[in-house]
Amino acid sequence: MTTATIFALASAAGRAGVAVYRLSGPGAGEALRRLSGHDLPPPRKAVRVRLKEPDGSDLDDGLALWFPAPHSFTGEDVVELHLHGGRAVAQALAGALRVLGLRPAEPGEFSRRAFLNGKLDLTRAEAIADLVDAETEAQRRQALRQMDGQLAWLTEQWRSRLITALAHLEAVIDFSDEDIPDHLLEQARDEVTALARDLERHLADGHRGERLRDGIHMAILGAPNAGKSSLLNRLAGRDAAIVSAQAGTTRDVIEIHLDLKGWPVVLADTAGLREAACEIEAEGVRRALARAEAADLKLAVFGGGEVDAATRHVIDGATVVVVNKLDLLAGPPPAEIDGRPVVALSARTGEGVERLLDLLAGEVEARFAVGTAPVLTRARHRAAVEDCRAALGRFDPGLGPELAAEDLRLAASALGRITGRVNVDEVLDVIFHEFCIGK
Ligand SMILES: Nc1nc2c(ncn2[C@@H]2O[C@H](COP(=O)(O)OP(=O)(O)OP(=O)(O)O)[C@@H](O)[C@H]2O)c(=O)[nH]1
Ligand SMILES: [K+]
Ligand SMILES: [Mg+2]
Repeated sequence: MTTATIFALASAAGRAGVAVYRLSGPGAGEALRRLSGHDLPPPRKAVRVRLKEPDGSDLDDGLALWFPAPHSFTGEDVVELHLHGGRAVAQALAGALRVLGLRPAEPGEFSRRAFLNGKLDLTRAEAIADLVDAETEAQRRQALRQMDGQLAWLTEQWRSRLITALAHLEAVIDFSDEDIPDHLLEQARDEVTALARDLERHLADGHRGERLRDGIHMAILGAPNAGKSSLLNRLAGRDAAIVSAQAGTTRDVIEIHLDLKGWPVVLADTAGLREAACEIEAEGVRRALARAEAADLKLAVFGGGEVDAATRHVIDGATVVVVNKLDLLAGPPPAEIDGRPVVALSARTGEGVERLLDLLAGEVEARFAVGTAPVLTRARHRAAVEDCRAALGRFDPGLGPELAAEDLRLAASALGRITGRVNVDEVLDVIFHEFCIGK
């Protein structure tokens, strides 16, 4: 049993008006008594405290809250300290807590304890991490839905349907020597078919949940000097990529994160597409094409009046066509290229860029704001649902009710991994280590 009492800064590090520290474990109450020189305050009430170092010298003045187990975030005794935010205070407090036998928390250790103490299922623990990391509206809303239990609820629903089917099968197994009641087998079969169809529907969500969590990938493609890097910088609002009049400036893929009207986007600038002049540039072009392949949306950029074959080649249904250098065009820009409407703009002056943003947001909405909100937000969830579906695919009562029951048990256990209901030691490390310290 782990009984270490841990502590961490729960708010962001650095200078701040207030910093929140969290202590959790059996020694949390005693640590507060020792630091404050007073008895524990009433539960869940903020009280003013003057904290002292173990040698009696002043440490800081602040607020303390006492959350006795099990009514705390971790389910253990928890103390929250609101002190002045600064490095010296943080160091003094850490020093004092170490002397009192506490140790700094590892990344995600508070949430891990909360999970182990039954305060959170895994999907809700993940949702907390996602909410903290959320950079856009769409990510925030998705994390909140998961925190409210959308995925946990659905998973439990599926599991209980499986358990029902399993009960029908087990009834058949009990009957084995007598007349096999066909209707029970039929019922189990129907339940499994309906459930498999439901899983299928959620698996066919276009990976929207994962995409929203990680960012929707867009790649800028075009001939050298079309102004791809200039456009990336314009959209980023900073000089993220080198721009020059020399063709073949960009070689590596350069990524920026963008909040596109509430949607999280990872936008990639790439090397200009052409017959490469050297090995390095050839590698750049290879990477550009790989990015094009993997992107959710592509921006095909043409510089001025030139419509080159290599760029035309990447245009498909998931491409927004851009004619750049509008400020240099003598005549009107083409209305369309290869059947796709054209957004004409100038990365230099900014003209037309707002229209491009509107169009991109529209494309994202058409792809991501469709149907019901996705519930699978991580590859881990998808893998578990796929395993469940595979087990259901093997399900065949014709091969005997015992084998069929085993497939249902495997299917239920795959689902149990999502919320952490089933033994999941090996996944815990992976999940909680991506958390930051203090969560
Ligand atoms: N007049 C004008 N010049 C532009 C515009 N956009 C880019 N340029 C110029 O075009 C040249 C090439 O721009 P880059 O952004 O480096 O082009 P690129 O497509 O990234 O080029 P590579 O990385 O070499 O493939 C630079 O001299 C830019 O200043 C524009 O809208 N108007
Ligand atoms: K260039
Ligand atoms: Mg470039």
